[in-house]
Amino acid sequence: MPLHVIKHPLVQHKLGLMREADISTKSFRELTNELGNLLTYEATSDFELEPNTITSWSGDAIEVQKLKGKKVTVVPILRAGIGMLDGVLDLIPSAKVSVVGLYRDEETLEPVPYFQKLVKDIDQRIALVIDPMLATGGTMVATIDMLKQKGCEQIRVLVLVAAPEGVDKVLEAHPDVHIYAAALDSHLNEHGYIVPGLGDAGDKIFGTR
Ligand SMILES: O=P(O)(O)OC[C@H]1O[C@H](OP(=O)(O)OP(=O)(O)O)[C@H](O)[C@@H]1O
Ligand SMILES: O=c1cc[nH]c(=O)[nH]1
Ligand SMILES: [Mg+2]
Repeated sequence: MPLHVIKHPLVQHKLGLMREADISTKSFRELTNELGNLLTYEATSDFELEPNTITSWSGDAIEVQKLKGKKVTVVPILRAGIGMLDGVLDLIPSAKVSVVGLYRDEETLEPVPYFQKLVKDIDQRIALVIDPMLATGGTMVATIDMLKQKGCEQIRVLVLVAAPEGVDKVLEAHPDVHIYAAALDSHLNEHGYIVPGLGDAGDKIFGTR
């Protein structure tokens, strides 16, 4: 099943802290990054290794393991995805960053693209798409469409909270994509917000509430 809900106690604890109504911008921002980090750890757990011979401290040649093959591009979806970026790059510091900007129209809930700056060799890289919220799924499907149009073939999605509606929409349009989430919540309300959810993640990360 391409949906991975991460049950690790640290993930569940940190997400619980984020659900407090009166959380500060500072705490919400810190926790978003920390969860970005932990989700990256999980989403890369099947990355392939290859043996590498090095000279150790004693002068002996020893075999160690190193990551094999594909490189990574991290794809934050503006704005809220930026909140997870440092946490991801802490674990994969050599990753290139491909930024996309989409906002969700408040009336229609349709995604409106407004920015795209992808790395040139995206067809050679595994993309880790980051956004705290997967609600209707419109934004994520549009982002994956953009990446695939540029030849990107291996795409993983990292979100803090997913709604069932969004998961279904992404996996229907892109069944090859794996989704890593800290929580699969109950449903969307009449305004397209996830319940129980986190509220507007972008506003909470940037303090624009
Ligand atoms: O699954 P969907 O129904 O498409 O909704 C999810 C999108 O909505 C939010 O962004 P928003 O439009 O609030 O933009 P922002 O990040 O600039 O706040 C969120 O960060 C996702 O990108
Ligand atoms: O619950 C939601 C839905 C969309 N965007 C958010 O920031 N939160
Ligand atoms: Mg927002």
